[in-house]
Amino acid sequence: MVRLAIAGAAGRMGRALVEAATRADDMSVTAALERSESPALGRDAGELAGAVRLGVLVSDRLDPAAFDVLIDFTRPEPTLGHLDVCVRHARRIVIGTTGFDEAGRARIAEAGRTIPVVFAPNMSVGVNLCFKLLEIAARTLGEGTDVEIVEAHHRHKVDAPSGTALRMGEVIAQARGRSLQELMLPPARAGARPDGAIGFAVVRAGEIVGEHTALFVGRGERVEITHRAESRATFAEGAVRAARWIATRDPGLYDMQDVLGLR
Ligand SMILES: NC(=O)C1=CN([C@@H]2O[C@H](COP(=O)(O)OP(=O)(O)OC[C@H]3O[C@@H](n4cnc5c(N)ncnc54)[C@H](O)[C@@H]3O)[C@@H](O)[C@H]2O)C=CC1
Ligand SMILES: O=C(O)C1=N[C@H](C(=O)O)C[C@H](O)C1
Repeated sequence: MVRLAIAGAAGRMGRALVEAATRADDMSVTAALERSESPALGRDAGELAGAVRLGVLVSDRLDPAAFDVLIDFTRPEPTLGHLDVCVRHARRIVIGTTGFDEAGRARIAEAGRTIPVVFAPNMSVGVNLCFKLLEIAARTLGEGTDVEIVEAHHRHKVDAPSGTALRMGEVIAQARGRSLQELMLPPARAGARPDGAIGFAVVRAGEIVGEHTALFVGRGERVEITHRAESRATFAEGAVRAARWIATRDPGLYDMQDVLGLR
């Protein structure tokens, strides 16, 4: 049995994660974490998620003795704090949080030298399949094709472009032998489009769960690769799968391509 701690247990993803974990026979939620001002502190994590009562109360203290794998979908700053606890106490971590700056990403990579870490901006099988399709599309269609990545999310999302959209851009840039920093156009821009650039467009509205389209627009034809998440269960089930996978791995920095055997 893998003992899971869920950080951000009262959040949109936290509740979906608790629910997904209670459906897995080999997982047990043994800790649920929230920020110290959260009104959810002291509540049963299972009931909060609309699942069965677990007897696990939401707490603002991460007890390293209480879990084997931490699943963290919060914000960059708290995630990095939880990561430090995992490093100090040799615990495993699955990070779904997005919006890290370069220094944050470097800290996660460094942690992967001593503990097993899965870090992925999107845990759904479908999006990870799309990353492979993008690689083929970018290589086949070449630099002469304009690329625009369009993403749409709920009105509460704080980071933009989404972590998934940025990863799509990285995959396409790498397939062209370049880095995303070299090719990325900012979401709001005026003027003619430079050749070979990768553009981003962002929609924030209502309760859209998460939609991503990469447009490859060439002369006389257009290829669109689209993923639409219809429920957060797809991300949560992916994260639980990642927790199961990482429970027996050596230290390293992994992503969902590793978990799904797509590397
Ligand atoms: N990798 C993936 O597949 C996915 C990633 N995400 C990412 O997950 C993150 C969370 O998304 P949502 O659940 O929609 O946000 P949310 O705002 O609903 O939930 C975040 C939760 O974290 C809690 N939190 C904040 N500081 C904390 C702390 N110090 N300790 C413990 N908990 C703390 C908040 O109180 C909140 O309940 C975002 O970065 C989002 O982009 C979201 C969906 C899928
Ligand atoms: O904040 C969200 O909701 C989501 N965030 C992730 C991202 O930034 O890519 C993944 C998913 O699209 C939902």
